[in-house]
Amino acid sequence: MSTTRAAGLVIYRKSNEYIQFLLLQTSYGQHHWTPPKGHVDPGESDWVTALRETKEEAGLTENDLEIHQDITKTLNYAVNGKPKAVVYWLAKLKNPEQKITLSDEHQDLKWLQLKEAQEISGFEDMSKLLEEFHVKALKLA
Ligand SMILES: Nc1ncnc2c1ncn2[C@@H]1O[C@H](COP(=O)(O)OP(=O)(O)OP(=O)(O)OP(=O)(O)OC[C@H]2O[C@@H](n3cnc4c(N)ncnc43)[C@H](O)[C@@H]2O)[C@@H](O)[C@H]1O
Repeated sequence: MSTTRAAGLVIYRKSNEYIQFLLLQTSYGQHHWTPPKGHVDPGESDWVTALRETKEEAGLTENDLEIHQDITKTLNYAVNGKPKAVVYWLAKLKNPEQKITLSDEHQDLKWLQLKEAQEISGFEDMSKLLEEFHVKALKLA
């Protein structure tokens, strides 16, 4: 069975010395919370997908972000019985005050510190990813 690929960015900002992660709530399905990401189009690289989806879903361009290309992790899980692989890169929002512009695919957004981000994202592997990225972000911020 072929694997569905998706790619996105785990975006953080520094606010009052704390690291906060950006999570978006889907306007469909179970209204789950996720970093900006989406399906890789045919012929598209994971990297280009991550940038395109971040622009579409959060209104942020590559210029707004410091993307840590060497800090990346792939989550593998099944959606409706079909394997899915989602590659994420860690990215810092340069201007912590910058406004996030949602698309129709999402109905809400939150900037959350590690614990709350882990709780709201609701999956063990995402929780681990956030923990690992948090350690890196603390060193970089
Ligand atoms: N139920 C629905 N009703 C109507 N339209 C829908 C729909 N689902 C998708 N769409 C359409 O698909 C488009 C999304 O396309 P894209 O924006 O291109 O793709 P995506 O973010 O990868 O989509 P999705 O939200 O489905 O992915 P996720 O893996 O987080 O989530 C997929 C599933 O995996 C679960 N999941 C997420 N992370 C997981 C993890 N780490 N482990 C296990 N399960 C996880 C989620 O809870 C969710 O159930 C939307 O425009 C929408 O129109």
